[in-house]
Amino acid sequence: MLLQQEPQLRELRIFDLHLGPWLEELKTGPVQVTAIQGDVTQAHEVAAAVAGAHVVIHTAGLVDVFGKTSPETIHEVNVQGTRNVIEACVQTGTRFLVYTSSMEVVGPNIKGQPFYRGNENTPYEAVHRHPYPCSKALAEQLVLEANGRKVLGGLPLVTCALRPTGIYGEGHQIMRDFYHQGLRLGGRLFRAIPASVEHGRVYVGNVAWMHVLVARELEHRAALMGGQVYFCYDNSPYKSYEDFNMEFLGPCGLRLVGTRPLLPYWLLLFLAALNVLLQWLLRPLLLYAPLLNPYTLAMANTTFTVSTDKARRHFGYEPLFSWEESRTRTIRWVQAVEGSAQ
Ligand SMILES: NC(=O)c1ccc[n+]([C@@H]2O[C@H](COP(=O)([O-])OP(=O)(O)OC[C@H]3O[C@@H](n4cnc5c(N)ncnc54)[C@H](O)[C@@H]3O)[C@@H](O)[C@H]2O)c1
Ligand SMILES: C[C@@H](CO)CCC[C@@H](C)[C@H]1CC[C@H]2[C@@H]3[C@H](O)C=C4C[C@@H](O)CC[C@]4(C)[C@H]3CC[C@]12C
Repeated sequence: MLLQQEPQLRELRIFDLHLGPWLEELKTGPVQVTAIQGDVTQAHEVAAAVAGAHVVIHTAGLVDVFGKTSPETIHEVNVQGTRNVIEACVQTGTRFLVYTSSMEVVGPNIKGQPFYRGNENTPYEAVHRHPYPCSKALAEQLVLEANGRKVLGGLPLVTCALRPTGIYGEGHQIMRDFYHQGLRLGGRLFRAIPASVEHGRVYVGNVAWMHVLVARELEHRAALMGGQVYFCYDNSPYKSYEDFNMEFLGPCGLRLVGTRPLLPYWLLLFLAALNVLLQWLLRPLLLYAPLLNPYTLAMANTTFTVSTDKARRHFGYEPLFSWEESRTRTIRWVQAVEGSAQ
């Protein structure tokens, strides 16, 4: 997105634990693309990568709500990693920092209270227990508190945080998992969540586009945007998690069975708890990390949608991809997954 949309771009540095072969394709244009294999938990590696950069977009993170990684590791990557990025900016004189936060910094909370088409100012009791949202909330706080700190050279750091809702689009691993599960079940998925529960979703291309706009505008609108949070949204329809996925999986041949959940909630909760027990029992032998656990069930079962225009008012954000385009691109990607699976 930066290479396509940012005419001022002179160099793009990509710092990641895992560098994929797709990065090579980015190196064929006029802009210098530097891929750096590194770990955000290692302060010296981060500082070396950041030195001389005008803007840092910090999106690296450990996304795990399935119990694959320990809470300590999630904290280390998401919180200490973010601290390292902030310190690297301060020490090397980089003034603009954009952080990829998450809607989960707000909710759904542990009480399962609905957040219905809320905005950045909607009151909501943000209480977390799960390591992932806890880590994102702490990291976001660090980023916002760092706004105004003096960087090398004496000028103030300008930071802001973007909070995407559930991201979908090309490369969406959970969508791929649902697709394969549906294929295994003879082209069917079974409704588990009431269709009335709305879940916020945003297309990956629009998430990237919003980051590029913020990176571009942060310098000129520092007083307005510095220390601010923005929900990351687009025109994707408000639907339940499962109905939304069917927008893509339906055209790829899957069917969602049931107009109402086929299992009662108490049974799903029981199965989710059983999965936690199995995960714990099997841990010495293998990693058992199914999609269903009490936390993911609560997330899928709690309305959380945003309706805001703060990003449009503050930096002129309009989604780059319409809903139709986002849908078509995602369907094409699922179809390609299907092709590669055969
Ligand atoms: N997926 C979503 O629905 C969603 C929603 C809101 C916010 N987010 C946030 O967006 C960001 C990207 O998430 P994603 O879903 O694309 O996840 P992802 O796992 O696809 O991407 C995370 C990237 O961070 C890198 N990374 C992980 N640990 C690292 C480390 N120690 N050092 C350097 N790089 C490391 C990974 O290699 C990966 O490339 C995360 O910060 C996440 O919290 C994701
Ligand atoms: C009970 C199952 C029946 O089909 C459905 C389980 C679905 C869950 C696996 C997903 C429901 C909501 C998702 C999360 C949400 O979209 C927002 C997120 C925030 C982001 O920062 C990281 C990803 C995620 C936690 C996302 C993960 C998968 C769900 C819990």
